[in-house]
Amino acid sequence: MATGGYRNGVQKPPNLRTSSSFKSKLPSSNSRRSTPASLAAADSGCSFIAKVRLILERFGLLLRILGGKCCWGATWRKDTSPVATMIHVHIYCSSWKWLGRVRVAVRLRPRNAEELVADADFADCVELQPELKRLKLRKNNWDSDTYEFDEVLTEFASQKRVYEVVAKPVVESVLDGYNGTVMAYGQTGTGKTYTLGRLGDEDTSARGIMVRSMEDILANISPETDSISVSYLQLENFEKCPNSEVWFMQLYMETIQDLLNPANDNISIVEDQKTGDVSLPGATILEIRDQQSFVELLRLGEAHRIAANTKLNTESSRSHALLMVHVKRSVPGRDDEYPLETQNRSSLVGNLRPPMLRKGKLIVVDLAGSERIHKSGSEGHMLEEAKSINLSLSALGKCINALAENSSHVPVRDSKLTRLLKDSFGGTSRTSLVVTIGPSPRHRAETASTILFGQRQKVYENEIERIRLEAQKRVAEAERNYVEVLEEEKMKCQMDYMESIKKLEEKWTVNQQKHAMNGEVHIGAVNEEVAELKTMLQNETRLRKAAEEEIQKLKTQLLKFSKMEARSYPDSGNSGNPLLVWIALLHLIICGLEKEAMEKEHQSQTFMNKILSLLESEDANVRIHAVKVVANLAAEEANQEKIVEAGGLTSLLMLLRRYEDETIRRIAAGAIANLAMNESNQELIMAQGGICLLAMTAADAEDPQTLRMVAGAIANLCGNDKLQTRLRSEGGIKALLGMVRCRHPDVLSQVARGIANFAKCESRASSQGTREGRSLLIEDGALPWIVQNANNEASLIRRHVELALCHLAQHDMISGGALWELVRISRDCSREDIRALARRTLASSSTFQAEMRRLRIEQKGFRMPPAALRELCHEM
Ligand SMILES: Nc1ncnc2c1ncn2[C@@H]1O[C@H](COP(=O)(O)OP(=O)(O)OP(=O)(O)O)[C@@H](O)[C@H]1O
Repeated sequence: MATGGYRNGVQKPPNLRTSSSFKSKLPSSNSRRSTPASLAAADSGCSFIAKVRLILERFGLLLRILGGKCCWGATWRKDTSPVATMIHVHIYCSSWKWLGRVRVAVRLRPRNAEELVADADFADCVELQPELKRLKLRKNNWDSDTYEFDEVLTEFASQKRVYEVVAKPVVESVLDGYNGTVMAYGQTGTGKTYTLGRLGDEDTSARGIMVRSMEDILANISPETDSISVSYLQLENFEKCPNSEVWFMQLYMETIQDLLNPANDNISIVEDQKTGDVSLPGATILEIRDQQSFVELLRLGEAHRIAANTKLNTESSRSHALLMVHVKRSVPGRDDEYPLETQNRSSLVGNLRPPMLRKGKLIVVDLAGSERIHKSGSEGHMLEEAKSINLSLSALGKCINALAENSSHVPVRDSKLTRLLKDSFGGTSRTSLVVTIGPSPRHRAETASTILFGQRQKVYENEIERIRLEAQKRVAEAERNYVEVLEEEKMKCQMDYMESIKKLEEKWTVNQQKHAMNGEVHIGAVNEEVAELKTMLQNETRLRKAAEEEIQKLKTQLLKFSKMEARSYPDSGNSGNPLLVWIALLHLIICGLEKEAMEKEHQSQTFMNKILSLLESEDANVRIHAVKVVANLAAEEANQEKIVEAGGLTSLLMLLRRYEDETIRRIAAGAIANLAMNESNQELIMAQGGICLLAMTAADAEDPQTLRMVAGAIANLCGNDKLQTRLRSEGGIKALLGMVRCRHPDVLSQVARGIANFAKCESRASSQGTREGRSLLIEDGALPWIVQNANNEASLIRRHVELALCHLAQHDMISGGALWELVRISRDCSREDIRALARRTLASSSTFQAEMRRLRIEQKGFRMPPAALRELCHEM
């Protein structure tokens, strides 16, 4: 996320740097009402959008814009979607250490059998650094975004460890008489139930948080004096059709169902006004005596959950399951827990003090699948369903956010889920959230939207842009109509004016003729006549001015009248919408947006210039930070043009030339690699002598990560057809091949990619007839490495090399020595397109065909022994 700030190299979303900016982005239930205070807040520096939003709310205009397609109400509501809120929570929570009342961990599920096959050639979409409590979300070959969590649990984390870091502190506080909540949140199939609900019947090490919590609680209570009771509930959103004839009138209901007695599906929540305790009259509460009875109860609840969901034709991932454990313990109290008069007595008296009753409640929540909430962008029926399902998650997100901010007010009223959790959110209670994610690169988007705030921000910006364009179109239309009316009015005025002038002229001519006929040249009379005409003309001009002013006045009055009408019918939908109010508001919005965009553009240009100037700073630390920021910006395509325009590419190349620090050199090379993804930048890099600088760095750098970046940059340049000859003549291929001395797989993979890119261009040039003769790659000695690595065990390297080989062989650029590898690739390569390319290559070359006939190579089952392969390569 290029806009993100750095803290020790770790990104944080820009608007989450401080809690106040976070607050301003997260709409609380209060902020949606336009109180005088919030208006004042809007006036004192909130964004333009916030101001317009408040204006709209003030007018009560949650109405459709003109044609009714886009609705401001929906747009603003989007901001409060659970995605937004939950993501805010993740990132926000992740940017703080133990937040007192909330702790957030992320857990990665191992690849499942299907992913092991389907994603065999691809890396996971995330990379975890558990010791640094960091998670890297891959963006591309070069770059990733890094996030911090309170705990990062890899695919190898045992259930025991997960329990210890996520739930144990909460269970301990429950045993001390406090309330606590443990929740799991993530996409379906990422392991929420595995983390919370595994029973571990056959393998005790697989027991999940629920079973382990109960074990800990049972081990710490005394059966004679203490008690444990349990309820197991499901919070379901289901579709209800109150009137079967009116088929579209579905309602989505939030209901609480007893999983220990499923017939009981309308449980209400009661809150003790004095103590604030939440209770659920009617819910089954069972005493737990031992672990076995608890496991049986969980089994029963799970069976009922499955049955209930099957009956309603829903999936488990659509409901939230809540296990509530009430613990009552009788313990000797601490001194400060007794009335003052008994506190200072002797220890003998102290021993006679009655025991204290400690009541704690643990709630374990298996939340609905997070992909449900991502569907809130869908339309119609799905949108309604998603909105309803989202309600509780959205409300939950807001509450967790309030807890994370240590806010005195936690907005629990908004949903049943949060009302249920109310007394576990207050005061001293603790909350632990485990975010479960899957490794598959195919689900990167889902995973990203779970952990990546910028993604949502982008969607939000796109939405604003879409609405802006739509609004602009409609305003233009309305303006056209308005201009037509005005034009007519103006024409009428002009006609009247011309008419008057014409009349005056006629009168003048008649008078002239009259005087001429009379033969009397009476100067005095003529002068009088002229003066009269002048006055008449002046009067006409005044009248015209007055008429124009009148039109203007009428227009203003019409606007005022329309506004008043809008106030009188705030909820009247399309019928009560005066066009002019909309036009005025939309004008306001567009002007504001344009102004904001221009300001932003200006700010970003200033920022860019400033950052680039810091690359020259005398302070090495400043230089390092500046180059990090530039590299980070260069990762976003949208920024690349600005960087190059502002001279950033030249500065980065200068940093390579003026080598002084490995970190700077590594990061600068990474930034150049990112810029080198763009074709026009590739030419600039070459023009500014970039290949020589990269080759120089390739020759003397030792750090594999620096070499990876340099190899990546050259590999990108290798993919440009126009630069082939120059790249080779300036030592690009030799530099690439020289880097294989570092055996790091990341470096080798970039080298292989560069070779494949170059071979592809050569092959293309040959087939287009733009070049002839031996391959430049082979002339520079790439072949032995290619053949050696055609069967490299790292799939990414292998795939690139296989591709290179096929391209080179296609045009007989190498002799029959490639035959064995091509035969193998045509059979064994995991990618169908490369297999097909190899088959085509073999079939289309008469040399290969003849060689195959001579060696009697069958179509199937041939495998060249490595020794023979080396020998053959040597022969070539
Ligand atoms: N950490 C893990 N180690 C091994 N297997 C796992 C792990 N996490 C999940 N799995 C397996 O992945 C599959 C899906 O897990 P699970 O049912 O817990 O996902 P879920 O998020 O609860 O899905 P849903 O929302 O649909 O209920 C299961 O087969 C489970 O055994």
